Amino acid sequence: MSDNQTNTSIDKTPTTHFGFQQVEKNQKASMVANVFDSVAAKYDVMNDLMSMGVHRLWKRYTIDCSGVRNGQKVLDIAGGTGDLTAKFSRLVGPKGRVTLADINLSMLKVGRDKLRDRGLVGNIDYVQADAEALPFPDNHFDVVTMAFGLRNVTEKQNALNSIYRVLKPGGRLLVLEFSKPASAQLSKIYDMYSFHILPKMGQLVANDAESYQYLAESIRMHPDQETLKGMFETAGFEQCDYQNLTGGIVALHRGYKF
Ligand SMILES: C[S@@+](CC[C@H](N)C(=O)[O-])C[C@H]1O[C@@H](n2cnc3c(N)ncnc32)[C@H](O)[C@@H]1O
Repeated sequence: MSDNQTNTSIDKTPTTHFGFQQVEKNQKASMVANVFDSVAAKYDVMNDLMSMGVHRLWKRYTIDCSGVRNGQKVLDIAGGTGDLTAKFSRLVGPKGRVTLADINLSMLKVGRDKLRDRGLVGNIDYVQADAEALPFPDNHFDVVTMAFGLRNVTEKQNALNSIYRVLKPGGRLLVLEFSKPASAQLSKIYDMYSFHILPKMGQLVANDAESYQYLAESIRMHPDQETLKGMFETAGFEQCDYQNLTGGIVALHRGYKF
């Protein structure tokens, strides 16, 4: 199925996917909100457990590829508990600004508390925002990042268009997201892990198997590397490329606005 995997059912109600379920488009955002309300408090612990800490390396690599410099303006959309924001805050320094934006207040609050506890104050703004309709001026940010957020968005192309609008000419977008493993063998092992072990881990640690079942399903429904690259180009991004990380389990897509 192509991206946005949007269908129209017989009664013409526009539908989309929520994991493997087909749901009415206008229901998806609140279903995603329930997932992140439920996992917010245990989100960081689960990330470390599920990825055996490897998500830190994926995020470190994203920072390295971002080219963020002192004094710049950065938007970390779907920033959740703020792992990228924390690193950007140090990189942009007191003359720069980082906006940690997320649609979900529970995730934003966990992120804000964590960053304040680490003494990261003064150059971070916290904004509740939908990636599909960003409440920022045109040509505003030097760099936008979105880590593990895009697959949860109802209309992914709208989000990419909106990000394009708020980037300055010369600015870049980096999307770090689960993707399609490059080898069939890795896919098999990964499926086994995702559908058999992950929900059990979610049940044990966060008392919530369903959200982690959604996680596994939403990854399978996300556009593959080439499809997402095409969506970047449709939004207007140039010099688009991607790099597979951990055999394509995750991909880092990059595009520039000129
Ligand atoms: C898996 S978490 C990723 C958090 C963080 N970026 C990280 O890498 O740890 C996905 C985040 O996307 C947010 N999200 C989902 N839909 C969104 C939307 N339409 N606009 C903005 N954020 C959204 C969720 O609330 C959640 O915090």
